[in-house]
Amino acid sequence: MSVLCYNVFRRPLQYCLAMRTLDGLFDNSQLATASRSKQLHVCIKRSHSSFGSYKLKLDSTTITSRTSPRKRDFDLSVCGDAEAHGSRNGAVCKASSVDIKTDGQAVSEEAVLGRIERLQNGSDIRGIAMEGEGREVNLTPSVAFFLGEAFGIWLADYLGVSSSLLRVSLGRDPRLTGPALLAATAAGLRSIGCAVFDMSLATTPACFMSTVLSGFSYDASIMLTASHLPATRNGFKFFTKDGGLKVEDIESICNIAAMRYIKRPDRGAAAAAIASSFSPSPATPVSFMPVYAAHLREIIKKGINHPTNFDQPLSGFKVVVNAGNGSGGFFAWDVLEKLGADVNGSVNLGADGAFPNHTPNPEDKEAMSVTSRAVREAKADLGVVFDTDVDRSGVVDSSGQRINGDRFIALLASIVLSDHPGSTIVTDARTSNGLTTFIENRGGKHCLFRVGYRNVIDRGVQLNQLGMETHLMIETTGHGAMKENYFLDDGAYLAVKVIIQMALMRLHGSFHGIGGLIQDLVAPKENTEIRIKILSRLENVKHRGGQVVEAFRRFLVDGSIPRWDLAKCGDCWVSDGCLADFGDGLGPEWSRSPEYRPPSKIDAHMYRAQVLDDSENVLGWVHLRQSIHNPELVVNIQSNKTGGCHTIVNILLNRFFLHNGHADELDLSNIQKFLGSHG
Ligand SMILES: O=P(O)(O)OC[C@H]1O[C@H](O)[C@H](O)[C@@H](O)[C@@H]1O
Repeated sequence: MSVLCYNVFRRPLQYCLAMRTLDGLFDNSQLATASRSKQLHVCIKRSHSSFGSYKLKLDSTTITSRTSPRKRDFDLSVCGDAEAHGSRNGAVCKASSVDIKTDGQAVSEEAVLGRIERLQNGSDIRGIAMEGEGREVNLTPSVAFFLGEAFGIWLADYLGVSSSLLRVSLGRDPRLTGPALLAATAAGLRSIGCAVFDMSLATTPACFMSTVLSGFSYDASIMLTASHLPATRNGFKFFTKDGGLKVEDIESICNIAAMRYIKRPDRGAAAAAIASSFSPSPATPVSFMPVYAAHLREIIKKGINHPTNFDQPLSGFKVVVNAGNGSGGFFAWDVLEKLGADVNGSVNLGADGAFPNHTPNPEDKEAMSVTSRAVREAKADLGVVFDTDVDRSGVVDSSGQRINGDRFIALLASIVLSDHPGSTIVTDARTSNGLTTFIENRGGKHCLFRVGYRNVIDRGVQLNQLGMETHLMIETTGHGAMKENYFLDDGAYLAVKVIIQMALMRLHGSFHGIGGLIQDLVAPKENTEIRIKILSRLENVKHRGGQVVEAFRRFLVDGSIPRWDLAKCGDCWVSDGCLADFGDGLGPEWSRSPEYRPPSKIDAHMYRAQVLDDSENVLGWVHLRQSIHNPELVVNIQSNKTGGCHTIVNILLNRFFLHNGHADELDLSNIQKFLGSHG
C-alpha cells in the first residue's frame, strides 16, 4: 500500500500515519458525518495489543482531501499530532494496518512493534546493546528511554496513582553499556514525572529489596542486566513491591513503548543523548548496597544464632566466592567477611563488564571448575558461584564437589524439607527422576513445571494460594525462590541458606560439609540437550516453533508411538506445565479455579514424555520446548540406561520429526550429529 504523507500544518514532517480500512467497516454516511463535524475518530484494533485499541484524531481537511466518500476501501493520511490512547469512543472503522513514515523512510507499525516485542525474553527484556556480534544493535539508549517511560506509565496504571507520585530505583550490572542505558531509562521515567534513584552497581535481588527495606521502599525498581549473556548484550528486569513482573506485564510495557516510539521516534534519541551526558543527572544517586548487605548479614546472624559469637558466626570458616566479575563481589567483603569468614581464596570479585575470566553463570562448566579449584587450593569449607546479577547461584562443597543443577536443588530441598516437612518443591520439568525420588524420600512432593524461572516461581505462589504449602521453587539453571523471602528469585538468599546450614551443621558437631546432605541423590546415567534451529523468518519463529511443539503434544496424546506418554507428576500432567486440561474433565481441579491463568503465549509450548522400553520399564524422558532466548527448539533427554538417549533421539527423529514432515522447517543437523557421535 502506498503511504500518503502531507505536511498540512506546514511544520517539519515528523511522521505520517496512513491506514487502509477494512471493507465494509466504514460507510459513506459515517464519513459524511465525520467531515461535517470536522473531526473523525478512527479506532484501530490490534488483536495482540494489551493496550487495547487506540484512537486517532484526524484533521478533517486531510481526510477529505485524501479520500472519496464513494470508495469503500481507501487510504487516510494525517500528519501532525495524532493522539493515541486506550478509548474506543467514536470508533467508526477498523484499520488493517498503519504505516509510519519517519524522515522520508517508511517503517511499518508492525515493524516497530516487532522490533520492540522481540526484546522481550519471557519476563525480562534482553537485547544487543553494543556492536561486536555482527548483529544490529537493538537496545539503544533511545529504546531504553521509551522502555523507562513505558514502565512508568504501566506502573502508574498498575498502582492507580499519578506517575508524578512514583519513586523508582535503578540498578545495573557492570556491563559497559550500563551507565548510558541507565541514564536513558531514568530520563524516560523522569519525562512522565517519576522520581528516579540511581543505585549504580547493584544486583537483581537488591533491586527488589529496595522496594521493601525501610528508608527506601521505592514503588518499583529496574535492574539493567543481561545476566550471563555476552558483554555486548544488556536488558531489564522489573520489580514492584509485589515481585518481578510477569510475561504479560512485559508484553504491555513493550506495547506502550512501541506506541510512544511511533508517536515521536525522535524524542527518545534526543532525551537519551541529553541523559547520557549526565548533565543534569536524571537520577538521584543513593547508596543502597551497603544497607542490603547489612540486611543479609542480619539474616545469617539470626539463622545461625551462635550461642557465643552471635555477631561473627562465620569465624573459623573459609568461604570462596566466585562472582565472575559480575555484581556479586560485595557478598564476599560486605557480607561474609564482616561475619568473620576468611574469604581470601575468592576469585573474580572485581566488577568488570567485559567478563574477562569466564561467563558468570553457575551452569557454566568453567565457572564451576574454577571455583572447585579455588576451594581445594584454599582448603575452604564452601565455594559460592554467582551469575552476573546474583539472581542465580551454585555452590562447591569442601571436597570440591560442584553443586549446581539438580544437586543444588536437592541441597536446598533437603534444607527446606527439614524446616518444612511435607512441603511441595516446584522445579522445571528438566530435573531427573532421581531428584523426584530424593524429594519424596524426605517426605516432600515434587511438582514439575514449565521451564522459565518466572513460571516456576508463579506456580509456587499459585500452589500456596490453593493451600498447598510450597516453600521452594527452583530451576535447574540456579534460579530459585523461597516463600519466606518474598518469593523472590534470589541467588544470594539461596547462598545464605546454604551458609547458615553449613554453620549449623558444625555447631551440631558435624564436620561432613554440606555435600553430605545430597549423598543419596542418584544422577541419571545419560543426560543431553539438543538445540534445533527453526528455519523461519524471525517474526514467524514463535508461531512455527509453537506449531511443531503442539504437533508433538498431539502425537503423544494420539498414542502415535507405543510406550511414549505425556509424563505425569502426582495428580498433574507434566505437559503444558501440568496445565493440560483436555476439556474432558481430566485436568486437575485447580485448572478450573478462579486463580487459573492460562499459560502465556511466549512460553506455553513445552511437553515432557515418559518413555518406556519394550519390557515396560522406564527408559527415560524427553522434553521438547521452544527456547526462550533463541529461534530454536530445545530437546532435553535423560535416561538411566546406557544408550537410552540414543534410542529416544532416534525415535524422535524418525517417528516424529521426519515422519511428520518437519525436516523443511527445522535444521535437524544437531540431532544427526548426536546420533552420529553416540551411535
Ligand atoms: O530457552 P533457553 O534458551 O534454553 O533459556 C531458558 C532460560 O532462559 C532464561 O535464562 C531464564 O532466566 C531461565 O529461567 C530459563 O531457564
